[in-house]
Amino acid sequence: LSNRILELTGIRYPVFQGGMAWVADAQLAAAVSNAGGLGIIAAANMPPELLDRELHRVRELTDRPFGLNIMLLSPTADDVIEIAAVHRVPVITTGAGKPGKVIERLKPLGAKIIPVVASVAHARRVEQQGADAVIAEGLESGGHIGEISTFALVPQVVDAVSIPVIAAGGIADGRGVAAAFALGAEGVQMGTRFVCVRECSAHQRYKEMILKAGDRSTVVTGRSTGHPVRCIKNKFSTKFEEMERNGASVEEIEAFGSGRLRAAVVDGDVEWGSVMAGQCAGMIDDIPSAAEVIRRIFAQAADVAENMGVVGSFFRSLCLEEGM
Ligand SMILES: O=C(O)COc1ccc(-c2c[nH]c(CNC(=O)Nc3ncc(Sc4ccccn4)s3)n2)cc1
Repeated sequence: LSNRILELTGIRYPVFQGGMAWVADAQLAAAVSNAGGLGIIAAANMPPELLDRELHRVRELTDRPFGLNIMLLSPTADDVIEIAAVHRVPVITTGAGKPGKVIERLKPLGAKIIPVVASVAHARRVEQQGADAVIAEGLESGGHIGEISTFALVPQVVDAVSIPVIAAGGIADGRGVAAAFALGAEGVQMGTRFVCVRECSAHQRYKEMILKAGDRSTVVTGRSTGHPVRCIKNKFSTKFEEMERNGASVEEIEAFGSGRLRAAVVDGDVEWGSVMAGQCAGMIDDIPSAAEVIRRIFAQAADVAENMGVVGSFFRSLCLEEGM
């Protein structure tokens, strides 16, 4: 059995690993790709020579398909596009902006372009521009988010476009995978779940913040700057919220916020760094291998979907009772 996401990308399980800035390096991407998912390297603000090295490394570590995420807010985005062209990266995802120029430059080279969208309007526009699929990412997600929940966004995007939709935001186990497919998605993307895997090089204290998190452990800061970002509550986020309440300028806030994600991921400063994570952090209690995560979520998704057969009969019986 197959589906459009497997056909489009050549992967074995319809699961992408989120292209998380500072976290998604060649080692993590290769582990996910070798396990049958789509590993994705985050270009973020990486200097060109570093990105070039990561793209060489991933090809040494896996011969499976892999992706590159281009964060469109980054001033390096144009250089990243050129590096992606030289390396013939097979799958490109984009975030936090308008992917028109990415589609124009890389689609003719045979790359599959799959933008993250946060609304129906974004999804319609990128389909028109030639996107091969979209990742509909809900506000449950970690990092830079839109304003619509996954549960509400995915079915509306599915109804609005005819290219395949991948669901993202709040998915960390097989129930989320089965639910995403019930909403019409043909794949899922997970970020926070793939931070807590052995092959992820994020600092151990960052991973521990996710293991300790509960359902109410994240907050959204930065709405006042137009870049809402979800992260785990800590001294940094509390100070950030206080600055926004006191009407600090966008410049002051951006100066305060810059470099904080790196401080958390690379240096393990989980008090004053930005510990970006999704609302599913409360569901993550272990640090298995990437392969174990993928095996487990599709085994559970299979159980859930098969048990839904019973629920289907229940729904059917309700309709029959009323003679509907
Ligand atoms: O302007 C338009 O029409 C398109 O506007 C868009 C608006 C939002 C999005 C969007 C939402 N979520 C995503 C994909 N997810 C992400 O991009 N998540 C990110 N996490 C950390 C990032 S680095 C950063 C970025 C800004 C401020 C601070 N740090 S990027 N893209 C995509 C397009």
